[in-house]
Amino acid sequence: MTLSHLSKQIENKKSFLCVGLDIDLEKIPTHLLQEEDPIFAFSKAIIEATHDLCVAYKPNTAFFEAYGVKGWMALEKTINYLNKNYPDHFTIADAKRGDIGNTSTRYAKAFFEDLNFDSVTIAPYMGKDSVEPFLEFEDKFAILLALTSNQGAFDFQTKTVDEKPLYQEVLKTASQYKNSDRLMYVVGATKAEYLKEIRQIVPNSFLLVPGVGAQGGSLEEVVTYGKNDQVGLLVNSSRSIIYASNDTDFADAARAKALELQKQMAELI
Ligand SMILES: O=C(O)c1cc(=O)[nH]c(=O)n1[C@@H]1O[C@H](COP(=O)(O)O)[C@@H](O)[C@H]1O
Repeated sequence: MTLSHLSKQIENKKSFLCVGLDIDLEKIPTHLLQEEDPIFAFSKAIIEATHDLCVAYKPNTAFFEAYGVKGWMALEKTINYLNKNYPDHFTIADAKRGDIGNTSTRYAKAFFEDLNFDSVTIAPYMGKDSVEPFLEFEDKFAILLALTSNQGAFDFQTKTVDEKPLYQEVLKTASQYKNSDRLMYVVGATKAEYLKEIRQIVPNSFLLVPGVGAQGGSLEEVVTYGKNDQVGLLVNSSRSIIYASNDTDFADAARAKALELQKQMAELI
């Protein structure tokens, strides 16, 4: 997908919502456990209930990998279902990969060629040669962790290196990588106040902002500090939407929660 297509979807839908597919068999409604593939049955129902309200889906691969081959097959079915039925939605494989160059190339092929995701999340710790292989694919994007939503972000990301916080160094350095126009960055909604200075470093990049909902981030603050002229934000919420109910009404409850967020977004942009 191109960035202009993604921005157009945001404009048309008045939504920059990304629905996170963090599917846990212990949390989904028990009646679905009788299905042949409960993970895919759940993700399909969530997609059907929310697709007109969001512009992106983010399956977190950990939740699929946890179930071994069956989980990976459910991930494949989910991305195939999205690509076939909702090709205008931006898809994110939340896999947080990154390794020496030749290994990163294999990861990139796995997510961009075999599974045909639009993007994959990656960790910046191993630097340029671990990131650039992901940037070689046309109309595909690597989403680099900059300032994450969790408490552990303060262990390294905010520590001073060369007189500035490490996450700022990540943003500045990565912006110089080859094909850096194919980079997006993760900034946690729980750290919305940092978005002001982050926007000075990467004014035009898309930011994936998780942490609204279960982690308590403020959508309003994210928009105040993080929005650019094209909106430039994808705000993810997973548990607050997909587990809004664990009964037979789970899809309606997920839709209601997604609609609530979409309405707030429409007002804020
Ligand atoms: O890369 C991510 O998506 C991510 C980065 C981050 O800093 N914080 C964060 O929560 N995430 C992911 O975003 C999702 C948040 O889920 P909820 O807290 O349930 O909305 C999970 O899949 C996390 O792995």
